[in-house]
This record gives sequence, C-alpha cells and structure tokens, in this order.
Amino acid sequence: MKKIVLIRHGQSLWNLENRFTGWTDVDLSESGYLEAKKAGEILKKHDYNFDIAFTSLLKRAIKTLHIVLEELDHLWIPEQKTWHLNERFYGALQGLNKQETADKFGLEQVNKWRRDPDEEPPAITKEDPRYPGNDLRYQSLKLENLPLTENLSDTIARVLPFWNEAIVPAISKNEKVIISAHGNSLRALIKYLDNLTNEEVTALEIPTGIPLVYELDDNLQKIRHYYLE
Ligand SMILES: O=C(O)[C@H](O)COP(=O)(O)O
Repeated sequence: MKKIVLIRHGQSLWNLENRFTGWTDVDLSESGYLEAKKAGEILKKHDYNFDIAFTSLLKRAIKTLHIVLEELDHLWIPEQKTWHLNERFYGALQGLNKQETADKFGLEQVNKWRRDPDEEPPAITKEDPRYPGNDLRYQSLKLENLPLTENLSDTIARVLPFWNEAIVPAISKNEKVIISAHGNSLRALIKYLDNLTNEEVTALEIPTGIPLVYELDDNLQKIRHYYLE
C-alpha cells in the first residue's frame, strides 16, 4: 500500500479578502501561516516523513510546503515546482471580489464560473498585465500553454500529464510524496483519483491547510482517503 499526502495551501490574503486569485502570486495570511504550521505539527504527530515534494510556482503553496517541511525537519528533501500544479487560471475574474462579482452577474453565473467544469470564466487578452506571458517564471512555457482563462477541465488537462509523468514514477519507486497545491489543481487530481463525475466534483470543497492522505494500491488505485487531525 502506498500513501501520498495532498495539502491545499493555508489561507491566502486574497482568500481572506474573498477575491478570485488564480495565478496571482499572493502571500499567505497570518492564519494561513498558522494553518500550515499546524499541518506540519499534525504530520509530525502521526510520524509522517517524505522523500520528495511537488508544488506549484505560486508562493502560497511553496511557503505552505516549506512551513510543513520545517516542522518535520525535512527542508532538505528534493522538491519540484511546476506550473502544472498552479491554481486554475481565473481569467478576467482574477482580482475581483467574489461577492461583488455575484452582485453584478448573479450568484448562479458566479457559481458556474467557480464550479462548472466546462464553464470558462471571461478571458483576459494578451495585452492584459495579468497575462502569464509577462511573468518571468513562465518564460519557458510554450505559447499554447499560457492560459487566457481556464475551466476545471482545462486544469485537469495540465495536472494529469504531470501526475503521470512526474508523480506516478516517484510513487512507483516507493518514494513518499507530498503535494502542496491549490483548491482547483487538487480538485482536478482528486476528480481523477476518486473517479468523480462532473456533478460530484462540483460539490467537492477542499479546506485550506489540512493534510489529506490518499492510500493507493500497487496499481495506484485509491483504497481510501482521509484528512489528518
Ligand atoms: O483562485 C481562487 O480564487 C481560489 O484559490 C479558489 O477559488 P474558488 O473556490 O472560487 O475556485
């Protein structure tokens, strides 16, 4: 039996302000730091240790990972950072307040943008300062990989290749893996691991900063999953 740990970053400043974040690189809030520290303490209490870590290119996930690893005295393990694990790119919604957007466009539309796997939020243009092509960290990406908007299906389409090409080989070598990522990149992965329908994934909410364990069999099929307390 193999075990992996997934963790959504601790509360970010824009989670606190209730703003669409996506690829905006906002920091953890004070509570977010504490959540990450507590996650590390919980993992330590349960005697978890890791051989390799995977995270996104966004500081809220990277810092969460580092705070957790610091608690475990495991800052030395190799880590791979990748845009594939970034939060869903929220297009022109990035930066807007979720409540104000619901007041303007209606809650039904906002819920669709947030949770319907096939509904794309309004796109930005390449001239928009939020275009990832303007950001150094994405300079090695192919043009077609730089999103203008993404729905969950688009996010799944970039998370799964990384799962198969980088994370599966590590798990198969019996390496103990921790993945620190985001609400929607983790929803993408969990949809796959739990074989969820579109309707089921719509209802899936992942709390910030709580370690989520997946037990997998030798074929990497899920046996069970649970949050650690
Ligand atoms: O990018 C964001 O705004 C959040 O991290 C996830 O937001 P959601 O719950 O609205 O998808």
